[in-house]
Amino acid sequence: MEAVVELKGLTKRYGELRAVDDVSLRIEPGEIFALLGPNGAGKTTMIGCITGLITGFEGQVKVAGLDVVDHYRVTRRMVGLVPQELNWDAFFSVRQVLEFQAGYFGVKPTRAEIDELLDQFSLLEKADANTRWLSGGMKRRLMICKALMHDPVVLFLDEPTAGVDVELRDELWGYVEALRARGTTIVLTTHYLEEAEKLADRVGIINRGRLLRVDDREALMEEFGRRHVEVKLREAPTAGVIEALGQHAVEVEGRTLRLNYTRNAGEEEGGEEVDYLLKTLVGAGATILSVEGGRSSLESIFREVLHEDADASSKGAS
Ligand SMILES: Nc1ncnc2c1ncn2[C@@H]1O[C@H](COP(=O)(O)OP(=O)(O)OP(=O)(O)O)[C@@H](O)[C@H]1O
Repeated sequence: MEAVVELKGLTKRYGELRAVDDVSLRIEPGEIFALLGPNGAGKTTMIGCITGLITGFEGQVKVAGLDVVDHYRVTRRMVGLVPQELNWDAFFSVRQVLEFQAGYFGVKPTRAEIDELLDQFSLLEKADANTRWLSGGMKRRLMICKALMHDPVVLFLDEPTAGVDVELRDELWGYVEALRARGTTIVLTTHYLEEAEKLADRVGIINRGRLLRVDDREALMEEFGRRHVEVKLREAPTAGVIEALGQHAVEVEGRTLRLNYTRNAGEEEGGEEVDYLLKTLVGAGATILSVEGGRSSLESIFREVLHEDADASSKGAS
């Protein structure tokens, strides 16, 4: 099947900086692809090269099989972009914003078609309201409607939930899932592993312009589904306690024990291992002062991926 987006050796330089560095990637029809990377990784630049906002790159970018440089007008119409910042004039009504956008792409939706789109995003009753009076969530939904006006084959969402509260984030995730159900191919950029975990079929990890990994979400989550639990005791554990913990990889530092474990596929938490640790400690008569748990942060995942990358390149060089 033809890829919706295909990058071959995409490189974008700003002076000495390679904001995107030799990236090759295929986005398949109907998938949600998350581009995961820290600030300045090159996500927005990469999207800009695909959506026609950024030119002067090396390598090849195709949308639906067409080169975005040679077929600029056609490919620009096939992509929709929801940028990070609000992008309309605050004096217009919701309907006017959409009509202007349609005009920009030379499409002439009927009033009923605009109403239908607004209805899908629960904005119909605000159709004639000034955009200034929309809530934050409504504004973000209007941005998505705007990007959908010309019926793109692929929709790019640049950090759709940056800086929004948990409730609004969940709401936006719901809309993204609804779009996928309609069959829209979606590429989203995010800092948050959780967002990629929740929404994406596949995840690409980008850092310093380089695409370090591309994996199915499940494979990535399995590999990085690491958790830890830290137990603080009143007294340092005795040799007997440490022996009882046996095979379990428990790190002991003074009165603190740390167990690193991998979340099993399909399980929410560690289950057995944490249970075993705590029961063993209690069984050995240790007094537990506190128990804290967490999972590998995105930062630690990046460190790990970067480490692997550095190891691989040093081996390649030797
Ligand atoms: N027009 C420009 N001129 C010079 N450097 C730029 C320009 N645009 C981006 N950069 C640099 O390119 C790198 C990648 O930036 P980009 O905005 O693509 O990252 P990002 O992953 O989208 O980051 P964020 O998550 O913060 O939005 C950064 O170092 C940035 O400073």
